[in-house]
Amino acid sequence: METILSVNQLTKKFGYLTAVKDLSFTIEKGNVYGILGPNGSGKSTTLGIVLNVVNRTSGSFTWFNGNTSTHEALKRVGAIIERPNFYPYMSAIQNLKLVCKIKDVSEDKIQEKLELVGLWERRQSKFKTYSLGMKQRLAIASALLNDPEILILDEPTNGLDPQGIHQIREIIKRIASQGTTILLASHLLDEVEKVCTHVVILRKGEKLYSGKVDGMMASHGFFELKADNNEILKGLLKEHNGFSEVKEESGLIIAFPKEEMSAKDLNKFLYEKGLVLSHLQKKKESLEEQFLTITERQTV
Ligand SMILES: Nc1ncnc2c1ncn2[C@@H]1O[C@H](COP(=O)(O)OP(=O)(O)OP(=O)(O)O)[C@@H](O)[C@H]1O
Repeated sequence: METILSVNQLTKKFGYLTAVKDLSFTIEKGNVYGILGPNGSGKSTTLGIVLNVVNRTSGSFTWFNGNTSTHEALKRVGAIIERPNFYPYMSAIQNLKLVCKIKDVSEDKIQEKLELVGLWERRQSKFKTYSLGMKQRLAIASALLNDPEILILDEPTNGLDPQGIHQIREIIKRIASQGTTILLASHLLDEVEKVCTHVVILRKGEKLYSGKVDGMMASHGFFELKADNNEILKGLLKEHNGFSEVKEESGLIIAFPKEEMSAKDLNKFLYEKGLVLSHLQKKKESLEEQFLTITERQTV
C-alpha cells in the first residue's frame, strides 16, 4: 500500500473552540475517502490544514510518506475547497489556458479533462453562462490539469439539482476508476455510501469511526428486549460484558453487541440467569441509522 497522506493527532483550536481534536487517519493510494460529518464537525478545517491554508494548533500531517516538503507535495494534489471561481467573460477553454499558465503545465491536457467532465461541447461558452453544476465540473477539470495523484473536494454537490448531483458523482467515480485517489468532505451519508470506499466520520472535530464503508454497514446490529423487571435485565446485560452499550428507550431495552451474537444465545444466557424475556428482537441498522446512532450516541 502506498500512503498518500498521513494525519497524526491533529488539533485545531479557534480561541476556545476546538474545531478538530486529536484526529488521525491515513489515505492510501487508489481509494475514495469520505470525511463525513454534520455541519461544523471540522471537515473543512481538516482539509484546510492538510492543504496549508489553515494553521494547525498541534499534531502533524505528512504527504507521500514525508519524502517531500508540503509545498512540493501540494503540486501533486488537486483541490477544490471553495466555490468555483473563474473569469466570467472568458470561455472554459480560455479559463483553463490561463490555469495552465499559472500552474506551469502544458495545455495538451485541456481537451481530455473537458471531455472527462462532459464540457468539451460547451468549451467556447462563457463561464458566466454555465449552470452551477457546469461550473463545478469546470473546477474539477481545472484541478485535474496537472494529473494530480489525489483530488480533494469539499462538499462537491452542495447546491446542485438532482441531475447535477448525479453528474458530479459519476465524474468522481470515473476519475477514481482511472487510479486517482479521492478525498471528499460531505455531510451526506447517502453521498459517501454511493461514492466512497472508505470513510472517516467526524463529530465536533473528533473521529467516531474510520474504515471501509462496507465495514460500517456490517455492524453487529442491536437487540430490543423487554422483561417484567427491566432493571434486573439491564444488570444482567452489563454483567454479560458482550455489549458496548445498553440503554432504555420507551420501556424497551436496547443493547449493542460488541461482536456477532445470536438472539438464541442471548436468550439462553438470560434464561440460565433466571430471567424470562417478554420481548426479544435482533435488528440490523441501515447505514443511515448507524450514522445517526454514532453521531447521537457520543452526545451522552
Ligand atoms: N476561521 C474560523 N474562526 C473561528 N471558528 C471557525 C473558523 N473556521 C471554522 N470555525 C469553526 O470550527 C468548527 C468546524 O468548522 P468546519 O467548517 O471545519 O466544519 P465543517 O464540518 O466543514 O462544516 P461545514 O460543512 O458547515 O463547513 C465550526 O464550529 C466553525 O464555526
